[in-house]
Amino acid sequence: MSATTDTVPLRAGILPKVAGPLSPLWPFLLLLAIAAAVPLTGNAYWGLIATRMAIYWVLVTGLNLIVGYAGQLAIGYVALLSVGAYTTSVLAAGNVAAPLPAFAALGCAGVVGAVFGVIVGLPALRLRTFYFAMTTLGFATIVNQITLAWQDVTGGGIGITGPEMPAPFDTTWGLLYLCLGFAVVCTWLTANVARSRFGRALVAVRDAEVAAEASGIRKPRLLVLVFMLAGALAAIAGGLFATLQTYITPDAFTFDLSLLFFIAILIGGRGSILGPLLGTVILTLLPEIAAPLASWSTSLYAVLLLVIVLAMPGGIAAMIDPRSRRKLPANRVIAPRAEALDTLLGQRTVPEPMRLLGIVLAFGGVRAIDGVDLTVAPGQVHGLIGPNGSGKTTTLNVISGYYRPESGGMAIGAAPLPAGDPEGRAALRIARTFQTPRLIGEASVLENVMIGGTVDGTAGFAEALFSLPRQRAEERDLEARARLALAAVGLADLAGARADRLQHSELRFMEIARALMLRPSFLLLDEPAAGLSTEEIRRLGALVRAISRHGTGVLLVEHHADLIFDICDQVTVLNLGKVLAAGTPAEIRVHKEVVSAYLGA
Ligand SMILES: Nc1ncnc2c1ncn2[C@@H]1O[C@H](COP(=O)(O)OP(=O)(O)OP(=O)(O)O)[C@@H](O)[C@H]1O
Repeated sequence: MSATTDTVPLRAGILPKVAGPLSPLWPFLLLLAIAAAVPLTGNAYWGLIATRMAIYWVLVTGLNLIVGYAGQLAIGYVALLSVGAYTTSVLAAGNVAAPLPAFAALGCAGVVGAVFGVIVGLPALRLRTFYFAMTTLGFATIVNQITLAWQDVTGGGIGITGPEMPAPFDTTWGLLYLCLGFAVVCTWLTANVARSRFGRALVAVRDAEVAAEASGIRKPRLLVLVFMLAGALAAIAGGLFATLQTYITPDAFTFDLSLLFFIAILIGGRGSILGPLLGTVILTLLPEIAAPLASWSTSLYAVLLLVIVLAMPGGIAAMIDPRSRRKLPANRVIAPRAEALDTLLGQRTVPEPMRLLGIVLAFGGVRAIDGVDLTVAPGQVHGLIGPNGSGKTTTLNVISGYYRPESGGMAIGAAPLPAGDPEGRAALRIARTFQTPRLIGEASVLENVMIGGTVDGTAGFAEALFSLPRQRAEERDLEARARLALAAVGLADLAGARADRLQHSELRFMEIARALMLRPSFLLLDEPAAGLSTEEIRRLGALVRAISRHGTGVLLVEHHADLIFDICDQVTVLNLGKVLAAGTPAEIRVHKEVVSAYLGA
């Protein structure tokens, strides 16, 4: 089979652009203007607060990608602030080699932070939720103990002098502007990642891991890159923190501080840049405003967290997200436009048939599939039907690499289809939908669909970080293709809506649009008509036929017998994991055993 990577002519989307992570820009500019105007007050104390806020934000920008976007509970991030602060201070003080200039020491801290960021993050590849959170806390304790014990270098409990920045950054206001500069750059960098295919992939891994895998997203590589970036930014924040403090001891890196970073993102809201920024501002200002209650600050955080979780579960971001409030058109209908498929799927090399031979898979004592043979021909719709529990979804899961069969073989033409490796299926242009739609509720419909095209991205992480031309061009192409896919399935008008505001039937069509982004050679549909109205099922049938006419081989698992008999070229009937019958719809409709086991009289 040849992968269909031919480029197709794309036309620009007809709808307004969907908001990026920095839109609208004005709240960021307003906050920056306020912080930059602090020197006008002449109040050095407020200068200190504003500088601290900017430094915390530098750390939170990176951590936000981990916690807010990837959904990893990294609670002990103060450890990386500490690593950065000590690396910068030790190198600038010349405790291990000749003293380095402050900026060089800060650069080294960034590199050290990137390495430690990966070390802290690695457990996330195996551990989930609180188990991972515990490892980050453990790491924070280890770092704290090392800084205490390694007296020759770190000064132990007595501490070490922080680095001094060169002029003009050696004054209160100079340092403020330097930190604001870092904050702006970090905001820009992380927003670039967030709006790239890497950012969407992070959110997909968080909310719809199997759909992410089916789209070719490899979680380990993605997380390592992001942990590296977040580690570097946290360590740079640490270097700036040591400069601001002028003198650091292990006591400066408290658990409260770690909690502040984490809660800033939690109350800010997931998958947002502005929310966590506001969260950081609030949590930095809170102890100052409630100065008389300083000893209650931890309790204040806890109360605030409770209030926010109860009052606005989506955090500040959800509250200020206009997509949550904008009314969606009432009585909307899904009207697929098959002509959009001409541009989207284009002229492609027709793949060779996909064959399954003698596939066997048992779960414990249950033989879910027991010697299944199946051929999906390109340009045809192949129905896979059978009673509940007969092995239909398991067959799809074997084809899409989630399960490894115990015996039997799979091939596309003469090329064997390797068992396992669900992330590798996207590159082979095998796309699928799921029995229960897998969506990223907080992302727009357009972004959900764009995830389906992740595998076609060639621009690297660094190109995304700096928003280089190739990255921007790919994003434009991807967006144009996603709009075409949405037009093809009849959801063009909902591109900008949050996916969790869609109706069930719309989600089913959205999943098909996401699958179409692969320009699939084979499309596996798992009960796409479940929950659809009669008219929607009719439109779905026409859409599936149109897709197959463009050369795609469709494997359709369905319980709606009428749909199967209307649109399928071939039908295979499973019963208790075995093929009960296979043939044309006309043959199956009158097959005695099929009628008695499944169709009924
Ligand atoms: N992960 C699993 N662990 C254990 N048993 C499983 C697993 N997945 C499926 N099974 C079992 O394998 C058999 C086939 O299940 P499968 O979901 O493939 O059936 P199906 O034909 O898709 O059914 P339905 O129409 O209800 O979706 C069932 O007996 C089911 O209980």
